[in-house]
Parts: sequence; structure tokens; C-alpha cells
Amino acid sequence: MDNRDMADQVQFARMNGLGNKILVVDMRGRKDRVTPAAAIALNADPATEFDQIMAIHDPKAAGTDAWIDIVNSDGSMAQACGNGTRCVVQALAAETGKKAFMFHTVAGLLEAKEHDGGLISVDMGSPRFGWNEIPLAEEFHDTRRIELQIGPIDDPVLHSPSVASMGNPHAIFWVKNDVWSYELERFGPLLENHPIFPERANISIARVRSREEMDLRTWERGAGLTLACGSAACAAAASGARTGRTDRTVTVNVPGGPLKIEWRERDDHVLMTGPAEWEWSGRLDPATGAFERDAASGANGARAL
Ligand SMILES: N[C@@H](CCC[C@H](N)C(=O)O)C(=O)O
Repeated sequence: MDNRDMADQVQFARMNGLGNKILVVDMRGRKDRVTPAAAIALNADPATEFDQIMAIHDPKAAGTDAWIDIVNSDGSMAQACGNGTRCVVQALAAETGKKAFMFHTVAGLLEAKEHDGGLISVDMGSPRFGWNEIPLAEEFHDTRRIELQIGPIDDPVLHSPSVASMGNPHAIFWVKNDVWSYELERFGPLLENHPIFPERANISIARVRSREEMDLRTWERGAGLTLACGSAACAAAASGARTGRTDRTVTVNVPGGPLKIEWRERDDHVLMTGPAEWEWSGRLDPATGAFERDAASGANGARAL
């Protein structure tokens, strides 16, 4: 790297939330953003391949700890990322010793805290069910189950999702068979880009195990198949309770492990609790994606942001 690149580098940490691959990038003190080109370059390198970048910026409002930009691996911006938010909490808790945080994103405020023992809870806000809030391209009165025309997909179950917004758009297909028996990698991209979703959508298959437990796999908008999608787990939990399938407190088993989700009656907010894991750190150029791994990173458990 030349000198100009070195001066432009920022610290980042490679982390994961139940296998959802996250790069937490420290943009504090800067006016620029992580560019789509940098995201695409980072995702193309096996060392930094990711599902989401969580770019931490200086706070824009009193009482908040940071502004967070969320960038998918295709370079598009997202409004919510539950697993990534837990990663940001862990990184900032390690840096500051604080346990509770208030973040700001394009979708609004996110309150989060680290518990003793390391699990992290994020208040993901209220789910939205209005067709124009998700958004859908056409008016649907009842979004608990909508009917779609999807030529290339035979299975009728995959024509009628439940839809919801957790700040970002979600479609949940409730299935009776094992969630692994569906070719999500084949129909996920078709559904993500279905014209009914003008801002595309995260596509999940959910199966009820009991009133307190469900299995969930997600094809993420802008990132494809992931091992965990926190906002999808929240949307599925809200859809499960709203359609009478499950209770308001559920364990959602995603491929990376379990997430505890509670859709609180008292304020309508959805709380997500799960782990975050720090892997290694480095420095990157947010304009180009050129990066260097910190020499000792990952070897001695040192954490730096
Ligand atoms: N993995 C995330 C969701 C990230 C955003 C999503 N792909 C979108 O574009 O809406 C999570 O844990 O919530």
C-alpha cells in the first residue's frame, strides 16, 4: 500500500453473530462512508468475505452512542441488522467498559445491552405490518398471508408468505416440512426480487416446533444465504405470534444456533438476545476495501477497535 492508502485506513474487526459474518468498521471522527466498491472488494476476498458491514460513525443526536450504517455484501444499504448490532455492542463494550448503548440507524433508535456472561440483547423496535410500511407494491389488507404469482416455483406453500417489516422488509413462508428440505438458494433470489417487493425482501422459511420454538432459514436481501439473520428471527417471531402459531416468547433456531426472541406486550417492541464473537482485527481503506490484518490479531485474544 502507498502512503496515501495508509493514511486513509481505519480499524475494523472481523466478528460474527451466530455465524452471520460481520465486519465492524470504525468510521468515528471521519466524514466519509464505506463505499459500495469497498464492500464489494472486501466481500471478494475470502479473508474478509462478509454478510454485513456495520460502520460505526460519530453520533448525530444527543443521548446516542453512535450512528451505524449497515452495508450488505452486494454494496446495498440495509435498515436493520440484529446480529451485526450485537457485534457492535460487544466491540464497543470491550473498548469502553460500558454495558448499555443507544444507537441510531436510518430506521431509528436501537437500544442494546450486554449481559453478565456475554449474551447481548437488542431492542429491535416494533414490527410493522402495513402493506405500505413493508413496503409492498400493491395494497394488501391482511399481511398475515398474501398470495403471490410466482411462475417458476411449483410448491403452493411458497406462493403465500406472511410479510412484516423490522425496519427492513421480510417475507416468511410457514412450512410443514424440515426447513432444510427447501431449495432456498434456488427460490430465494426469485422471491427477493419479486415485483411485489419494490425494495426487495429478506426471504425466510419457518417451521413451528412448538409454541415456544421454531426453525428458520433465511435468504438475505443483498447477501444471499446466511447462517443467521436476527431481523428475520424477529419478523418470524412476530409473524408466528400474530398468526396464532407461537407464543410471544420463542427460541428461533437459525442454522448458526438459537436466538431468544420476545415480542413484548407492554410496548410492542421485539427483543432479540444472542451471542457475538470477535475473530480478528485489521485496518482497511473504506474507499477501496484494501486491508491489512493486525499482526498479533487472533493470536492472543487482543481486541482493538
Ligand atoms: N443479517 C441481518 C440482516 C441484514 C440486512 C438484510 N440483509 C437487509 O438487507 O435487510 C440481521 O441479522 O438482521
